[in-house]
Amino acid sequence: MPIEKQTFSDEEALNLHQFPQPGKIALMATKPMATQRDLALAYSPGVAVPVRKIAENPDLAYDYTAKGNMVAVISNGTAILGLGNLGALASKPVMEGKSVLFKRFADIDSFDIEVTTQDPDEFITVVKNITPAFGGINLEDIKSPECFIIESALQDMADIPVFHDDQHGTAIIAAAGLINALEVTGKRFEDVKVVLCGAGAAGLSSLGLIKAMGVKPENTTVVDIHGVVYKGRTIDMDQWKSVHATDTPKRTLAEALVGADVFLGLSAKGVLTPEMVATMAPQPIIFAMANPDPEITPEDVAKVRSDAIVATGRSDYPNQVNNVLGFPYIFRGALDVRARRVNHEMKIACAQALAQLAREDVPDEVAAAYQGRHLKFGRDYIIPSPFDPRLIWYVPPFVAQAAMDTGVARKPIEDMEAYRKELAQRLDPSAGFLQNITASVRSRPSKRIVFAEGEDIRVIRAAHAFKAQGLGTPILCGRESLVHESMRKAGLNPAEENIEIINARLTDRRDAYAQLLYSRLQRKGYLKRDVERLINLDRNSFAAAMLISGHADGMVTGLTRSFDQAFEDVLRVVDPAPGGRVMGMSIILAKGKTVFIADTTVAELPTPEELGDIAIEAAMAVRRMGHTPRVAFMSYTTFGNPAGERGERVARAVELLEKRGVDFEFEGDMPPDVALNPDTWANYPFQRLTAPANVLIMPAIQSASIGTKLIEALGGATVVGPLLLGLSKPVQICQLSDSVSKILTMATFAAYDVRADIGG
Ligand SMILES: NC(=O)C1=CN([C@@H]2O[C@H](COP(=O)(O)OP(=O)(O)OC[C@H]3O[C@@H](n4cnc5c(N)ncnc54)[C@H](OP(=O)(O)O)[C@@H]3O)[C@@H](O)[C@H]2O)C=CC1
Ligand SMILES: CC(=O)C(=O)O
Ligand SMILES: [Mg+2]
Repeated sequence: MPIEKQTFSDEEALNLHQFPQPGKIALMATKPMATQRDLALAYSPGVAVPVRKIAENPDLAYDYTAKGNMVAVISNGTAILGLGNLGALASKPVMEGKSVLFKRFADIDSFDIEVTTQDPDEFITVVKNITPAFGGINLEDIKSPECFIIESALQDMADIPVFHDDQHGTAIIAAAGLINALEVTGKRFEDVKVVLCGAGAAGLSSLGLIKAMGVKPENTTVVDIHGVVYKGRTIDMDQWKSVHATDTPKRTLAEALVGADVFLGLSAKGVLTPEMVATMAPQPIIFAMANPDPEITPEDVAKVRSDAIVATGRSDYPNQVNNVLGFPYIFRGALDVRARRVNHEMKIACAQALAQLAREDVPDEVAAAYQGRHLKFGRDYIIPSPFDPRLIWYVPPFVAQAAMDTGVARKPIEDMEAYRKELAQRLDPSAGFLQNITASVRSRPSKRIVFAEGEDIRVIRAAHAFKAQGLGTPILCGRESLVHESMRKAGLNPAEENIEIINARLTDRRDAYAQLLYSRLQRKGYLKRDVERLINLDRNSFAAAMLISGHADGMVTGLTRSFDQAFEDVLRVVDPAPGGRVMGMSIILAKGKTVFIADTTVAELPTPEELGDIAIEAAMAVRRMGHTPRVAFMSYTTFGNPAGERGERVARAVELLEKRGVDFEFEGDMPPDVALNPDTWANYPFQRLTAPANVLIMPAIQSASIGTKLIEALGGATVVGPLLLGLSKPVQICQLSDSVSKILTMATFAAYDVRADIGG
């Protein structure tokens, strides 16, 4: 049942948080501050103009500042996930994470604010006084019962939404999941017996919402750390728990669960046992939502029940009931109508929208969000995946409409259809690029990828992740004892890894590989003993021999030897694809754009004819990756101006390509600013690109490599590759300093095989 088990070590989690710069967020300016005039307008004296306007009319802050799209994620760290009260500072990684999720899933800008007080009044004072800066306040990981007091006091004072995510975000998603779980099992809100475990922020709010949706109070039992919350109990009671106390002789979770239809877990790891699950009603619904570890794992439920619907808060099991599905879209809808608060109707609208989306057909183009699985509404799919790209345009309109209908919207949306379209365009399409490639590989995880440098720790980690993520079968080349030693250093247990290790000196395939190589190289100055030495001693030759013998489907190398050396080793063994152009292509993912650059690795100074070959090979790969290629031949000149030998070379490449009758758009000679910016095209009415170019063919390796590395070094863009294209078998060569995740990406591309559908 698991779709992607946890595949990282503690060290990897720390590395992600530490490198390349500490933390997960940074600020991006939306206005240039490049000239004296910019400074005068944006800062003193220009800034005085909006200051006066806002002083006269506070609503204008939405027009002249970032307020309207800015949410504060605020915590005091008293209930960090299910980890308990670890203090304000320790909560910062979670709060930064929530801020990133706001941006990633709903294009909402967000700051995290950690407040070091556990006194509700003091906390309220701090937050109350900073609300003017924001369009909404997301309170997070504040323990109950203080969170109830804090939220309601702040909402009374503020004229923007104050939303305690752990209460309402969770309640909304749990309700959405429950709507669908009931549908699948043919049960009804009015009839089901519900046991809530965890009488805290998330639990009590979730129970409140599902009661409002029809669950009968007498059919509910609340259990906290002391057992059942029954009428008359005196230990650790408060007004929020008392509301849900029931008249019952039951005192323990085990007693409460006998015959129950629904278990809502918002408490702590491992609280629910298989024995208890065994006593639940037929078709039990188990939402084990504690983070990071659920009350029970789906595997443990499966041991005792085959008729259960199980959801957890985690992304590595089906049915992730996690508030990440809610807060981005609730706030998106609320901000877009400048709502004064998030009310009950908006929450129900959000829950219903989510439930409804899960029942809709999952179109093929969305399947990537589901790791290529074609999901259908049912037991293992009661709630959309957080990566479902439809969420951004599907859910917020329901929230916004509910805000408008209930009179809390300051600025109603006039054209809902136009709003939906605007939402659909809001997200960075490049964010899904790598995910789509990964999903495609995972949907057919049959490829065996040989890692030539199997003794290297980074390689071992990447191979481990490749296997654990269900991307295919890794094979490590190396001496078993050294591979095992590196595995142990990487915190992995060799006995459990179950990864094939192949030692060139010991394998009985040695002679066959040597013979194969000899037949290729005997007329290129190699003696039999030379190729035997290559097979014995050179990992790249050995791994490449595996590849061409059909003992592997793809190869990854480059971590211990320079690119040129590794490339030479590989070329000795692997042929170019028939008609293929062996070259490097880098992929730049930046600010909503995906741009492919070639040739970044092989041809020093391509001839005009070769530039055409590079364009054809690149266009083919780009198409295979799901993009329509629009090729621009790069030059410092623009259509012959200024005249010069280098520019003419590029113009000649365009001329020659015209004669080859290719089926993609191309144009040149032009510099990148012209290729990427249609505003410049007015001066060149004859130019033929129909939209900004996405494939840039560089005139020489110098400009290709320098340009790509400059973009990477400046930051703000993700650079993938360079990918090696044009070989008859997929080989990817990493850079010496590549990180584990980069190696994993290269292995994924080796398995994806950019030429797969093209042949060769
Ligand atoms: N999946 C999701 O989207 C979300 C999941 N959660 C998870 O829900 C849990 C609670 O979070 P939250 O409500 O914010 O925190 P709170 O601190 O407000 O509530 C936690 C509650 O769980 C109770 N509890 C702890 N251990 C046990 C136990 N062994 N048996 C029964 N009850 C227990 C606590 O009791 P006491 O106070 O007496 O210790 C408290 O009432 C966390 O694990 C959190 O990660 C929260 C929000 C969203
Ligand atoms: C998901 C979340 O907000 C929590 O576990 O606290
Ligand atoms: Mg939380």
